[in-house]
Amino acid sequence: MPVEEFVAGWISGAVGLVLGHPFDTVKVRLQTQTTYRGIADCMVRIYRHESLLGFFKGMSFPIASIAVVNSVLFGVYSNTLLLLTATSHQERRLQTPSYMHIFLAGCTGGFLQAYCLAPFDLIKVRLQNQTEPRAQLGSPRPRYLGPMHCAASIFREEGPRGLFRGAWTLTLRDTPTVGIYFITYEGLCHQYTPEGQNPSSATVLVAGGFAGIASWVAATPLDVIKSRMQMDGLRRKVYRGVLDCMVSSVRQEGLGVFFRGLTINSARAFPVNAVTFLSYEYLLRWWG
Ligand SMILES: CN(C)C(=N)NCCC[C@H](N)C(=O)O
Repeated sequence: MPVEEFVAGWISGAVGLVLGHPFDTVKVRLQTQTTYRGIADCMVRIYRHESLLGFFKGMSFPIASIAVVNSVLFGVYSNTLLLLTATSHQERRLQTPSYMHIFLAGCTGGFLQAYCLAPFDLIKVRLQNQTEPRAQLGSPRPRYLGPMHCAASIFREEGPRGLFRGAWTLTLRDTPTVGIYFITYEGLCHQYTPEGQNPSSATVLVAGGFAGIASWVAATPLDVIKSRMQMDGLRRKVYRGVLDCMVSSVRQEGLGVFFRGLTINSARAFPVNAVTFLSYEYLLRWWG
């Protein structure tokens, strides 16, 4: 089993993650809190009350977990394609796999990464939603003091299953949309690259960026529900399940609720996935 794809997936994911985390914090706040009037209001209030550091809340765990999550995503994708088409990453440039095979391999990668991602994503979302400024003498103490404290508190207060709160919605979100992610990427690269050649850096950047936007546009409705399910149970349990969360969110806020955070999600998705795919392709070419 080629391991290069796993390592390339890890490094490229970390580059994208640091770049996109501030956007991600704004998105999570907009999806789960109703006090902000829009992207600009949310950014200004985070900056005023929590300083620049407020945008980076909850980043340490995703950085630590990206090694597992992104290497599973890219490693499983590439190795599933190898299984389905008997071609390596390099050979696939000469012999493009069918879109059905790319979609199936993407869905497999998305499904498996969702389970690795679930507890880390939950802790990230809980920390991003803490609006308290950094601990100062006399200021209110946030509920969670850091990622380890957050994990231990969830385990103690909500049981071991609590760490997988929202995992089912995350799987529903990621399985088809990661299929869309890879189809868009491979499709655009194929379209704009002469037969048998490697895509240019510009092509990889644009194809990666649009793959991010297309997949996140499709993922946003379930992303909102996932974030709400993850915040549920913090004080008291509000939703009886995924369907109940969807129905009560629509009843209270209208259909527009499914598009909360869409603009910021798309603005984040382009640069994050452009650099993710660029570093992924370059690392694989470098390792030959
Ligand atoms: C729509 N979804 C769930 C995806 N396209 N997932 C693939 C990885 C995305 C990248 N790490 C990012 O954070 O944008």
